[in-house]
Amino acid sequence: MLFHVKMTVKLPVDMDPAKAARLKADEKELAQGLMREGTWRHLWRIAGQYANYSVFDVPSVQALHDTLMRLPLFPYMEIDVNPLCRHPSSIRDDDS
Ligand SMILES: O=C(O)CC1=CCC(=O)O1
Repeated sequence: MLFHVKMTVKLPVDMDPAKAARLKADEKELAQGLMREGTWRHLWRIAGQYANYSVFDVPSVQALHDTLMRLPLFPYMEIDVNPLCRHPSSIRDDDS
């Protein structure tokens, strides 16, 4: 199942910079692992925002929820989820 996910990062302005750097490094490591295994299909920065558009490929809604909750930045993000299905006019056959 594919999901479009918008993540908006809202770190507290008074967060210790070392803690923020650690969270971002941990987020990157987990995100890149999920990308390598195919769970995190796309990761795009939204220009001009500390936010991203992502596409996740997971077996269930519960799996998506569990994956998002594992993210180190989860407590500091607003997350919007939209389920995706094939568009009948799509010419691509690899978007299952
Ligand atoms: O910077 C972000 O948008 C949040 C994030 C997702 C994966 C990552 O490394 O940072």
